[in-house]
Amino acid sequence: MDRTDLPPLREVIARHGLSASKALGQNFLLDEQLLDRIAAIPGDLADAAVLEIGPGPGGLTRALLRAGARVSAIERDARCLPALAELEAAFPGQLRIIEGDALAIDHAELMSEPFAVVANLPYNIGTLLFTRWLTRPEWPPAWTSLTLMFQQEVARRVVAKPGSGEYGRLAVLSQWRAEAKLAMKVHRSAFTPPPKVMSAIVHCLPTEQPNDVAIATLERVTEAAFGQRRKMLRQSLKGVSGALAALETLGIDETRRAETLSVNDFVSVAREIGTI
Ligand SMILES: C[S@@+](CC[C@H](N)C(=O)[O-])C[C@H]1O[C@@H](n2cnc3c(N)ncnc32)[C@H](O)[C@@H]1O
Repeated sequence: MDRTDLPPLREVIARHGLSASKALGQNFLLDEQLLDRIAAIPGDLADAAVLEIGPGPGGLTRALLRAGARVSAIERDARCLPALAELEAAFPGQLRIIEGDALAIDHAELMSEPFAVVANLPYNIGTLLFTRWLTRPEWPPAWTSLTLMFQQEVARRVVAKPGSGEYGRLAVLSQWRAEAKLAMKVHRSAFTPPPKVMSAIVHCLPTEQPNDVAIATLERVTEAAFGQRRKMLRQSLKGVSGALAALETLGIDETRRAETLSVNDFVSVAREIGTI
């Protein structure tokens, strides 16, 4: 079998007995045209290093390989490995399969060069991995872009602007560290089996920035501010050491509420507080 006569994904799933496991967050994409459109979101991938999390039966993996990427794919479900090995044979030298838990693997260590992340992530670990990629201590990070499938509601929270009910910690973190945009909505019916909710793909490019903000402080400030989002900052931030003094120094009115502050305001407050 070579790249020109790959069997349909439905056939691969049936032949390898890959019934979707709910526990592993398995909802597969089988429409190859859709998969090619997803693989095009990060831009030209010819000869680019790509990290894929959760390749499953390899639908998105195929599309990435067709786009010319050199793919390292981490999959936890051993049942998927024979199907992925077929792809490895069809695209010699382009695919490296790593069996394991993506949460337990240091991605920067795994990849020996800058890499794009492209993944139809399991929903239960998506936000966790995303947050980890955004809070890498070294910056710019080893990843050059993130192209990630989320539940639509989570994707909206990533790109939310101040003043909206969806604006919160995830928006501040994402938009501080990345240019984040909603790249594509994906209807639930595109998945097998269809999940209960709609999905959307977020594309992020890392922003250039000085490494002068303590991430733990920013997390603490946003957690406190949005934890009591209806309260004034003087109330919600009173338990965060140095926060009220920082508001005063920066001329931010302490009677404002969290959702009226810009991403830059939050970053300035964290920078002013320093390490706590
Ligand atoms: C939503 S499915 C997507 C499958 C495939 N990429 C597609 O688009 O059809 C998520 C995949 O992630 C795998 N997975 C779940 N948890 C994982 C983990 N902790 N590390 C690596 N892979 C994981 C699942 O086994 C499954 O194959």
